[in-house]
Amino acid sequence: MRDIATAPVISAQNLNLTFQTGDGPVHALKDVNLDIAKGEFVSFIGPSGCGKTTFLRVIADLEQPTSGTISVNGLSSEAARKARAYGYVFQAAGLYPWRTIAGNIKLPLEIMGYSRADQDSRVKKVLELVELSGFARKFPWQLSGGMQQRASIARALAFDADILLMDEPFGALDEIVRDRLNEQLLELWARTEKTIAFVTHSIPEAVYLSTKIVVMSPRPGRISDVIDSPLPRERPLDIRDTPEFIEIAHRVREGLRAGHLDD
Ligand SMILES: Nc1ncnc2c1ncn2[C@@H]1O[C@H](COP(=O)(O)OP(=O)(O)OP(=O)(O)O)[C@@H](O)[C@H]1O
Repeated sequence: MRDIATAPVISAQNLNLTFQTGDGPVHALKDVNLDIAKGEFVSFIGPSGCGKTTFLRVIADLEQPTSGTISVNGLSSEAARKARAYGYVFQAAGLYPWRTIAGNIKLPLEIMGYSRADQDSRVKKVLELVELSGFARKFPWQLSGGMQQRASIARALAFDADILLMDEPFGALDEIVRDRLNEQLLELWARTEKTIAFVTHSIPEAVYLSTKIVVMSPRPGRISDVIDSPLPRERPLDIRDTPEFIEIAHRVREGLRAGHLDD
């Protein structure tokens, strides 16, 4: 038995997932072994179709592995889902246009049967966390794309799960907005001590955000490199100009290239 304090929050052992399609089997994940410790910020990077989203969906019990095991907070993925162990942030903010920002954040809480008072205090708290306090009564279309994405992060934080699963949440935003959201996400991570699994296509984003970078390669989707970042947890944006940062980015790029050569 592993000690609870040091046991990984997410653990994948020999995970395989093959989709049966009309065109034959698709090996979305092959022999994936990965431990994520409490409080880590782990980015998954790799070309389209290498299984990044599939891996997050396995963690979230939205896909079932063909073989191997996944545990989340020491539980099966099904038990972890039922225990609301994580919040999930998608690429598109996915806010309902006819609900206010507060109404969108409340929706899952309403469905789960939280009291009105609890809903209100949770909405207030998470809007503060994502710096949208003044926008509770606005509708999504009254907010910029970056603000909408922050609202969707607030919604994922509302039931106070320890784990945040984020699938390319900033992919559709321009660079400046993305930089600002990256900084805010790191601040939020430092304040809340969440464990974050984050999918991205951007090398600088992965290196800037992560304590661990998981490089994946396609056909079949597998892990080709795992890089434990030596960068300090406190990271101003200009850390991206340092030799340490550039060196890690270089290693990620090499890993991505090696994956392509296997094609
Ligand atoms: N439900 C499904 N049925 C059949 N094939 C699927 C299904 N979901 C994903 N796939 C296939 O599995 C592979 C991995 O897909 P996945 O979406 O996990 O990749 P990804 O790395 O997240 O890609 P992207 O960066 O484009 O989002 C792809 O070849 C995809 O077409």
